[in-house]
Amino acid sequence: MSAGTDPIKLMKQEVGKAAANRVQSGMIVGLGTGSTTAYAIEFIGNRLKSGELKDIIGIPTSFQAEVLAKKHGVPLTTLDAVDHIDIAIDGADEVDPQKNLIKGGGAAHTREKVVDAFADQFIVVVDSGKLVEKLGSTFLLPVEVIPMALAPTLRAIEKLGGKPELREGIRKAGPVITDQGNFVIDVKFNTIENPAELEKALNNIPGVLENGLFVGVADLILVGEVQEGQPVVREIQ
Ligand SMILES: O=C[C@H](O)[C@H](O)[C@H](O)COP(=O)(O)O
Repeated sequence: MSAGTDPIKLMKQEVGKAAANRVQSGMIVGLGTGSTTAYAIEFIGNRLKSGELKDIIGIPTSFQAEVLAKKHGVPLTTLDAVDHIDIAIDGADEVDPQKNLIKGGGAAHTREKVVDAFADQFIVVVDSGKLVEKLGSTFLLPVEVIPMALAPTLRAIEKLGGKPELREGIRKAGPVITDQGNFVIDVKFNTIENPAELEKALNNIPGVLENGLFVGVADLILVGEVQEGQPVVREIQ
């Protein structure tokens, strides 16, 4: 997959490569979802093919990650077959200065949270446009809900001060269906003052499976930036 000359794609490619270079032989690797992680999966596959990496096994966070891993020759397993994950690499939709995240732009946040939180080290790969002072300022917060609970869940989210809307498919009539067979509600909050509290309050609504707030989960953020016309990677520890 070539990034061409698009600066955002070039940043994603560079940051994906930087994350893939942190994987060492013998590791169990959480494979995230989205356009940035796709580059990391491709580079891990390239390193395996060249013989530079050996004995890697991946845990996919979505159907998309599974398909990409197979395409690039990264062997896969499931969580019930391992007792730890060494490293997880995943994208994000927003990152705040405390390394808290909004995820779920690709409706994969439920499985991502399981894999990313379970990993010994969780590396986030983003382009610089994802950095925000406060979560919720540029991106709606995704919440996965069980279909039969849609109506009461929408009301409960409004009571928490959010403006919810059911995510609709693109080139598919009707709602987006997650890998678990559920709906996603995207919620507008007028910036999120206390992400930890909101994460718990949303997950406490009966019918909510998981929301896209990742609080205190990320260990390292790799940020793709363009400096003097060249893509570079900055680390936020
Ligand atoms: O559900 C999708 C994930 O949380 C993605 O990791 C997130 O949306 C970032 O994706 P991208 O790298 O394509 O911006």
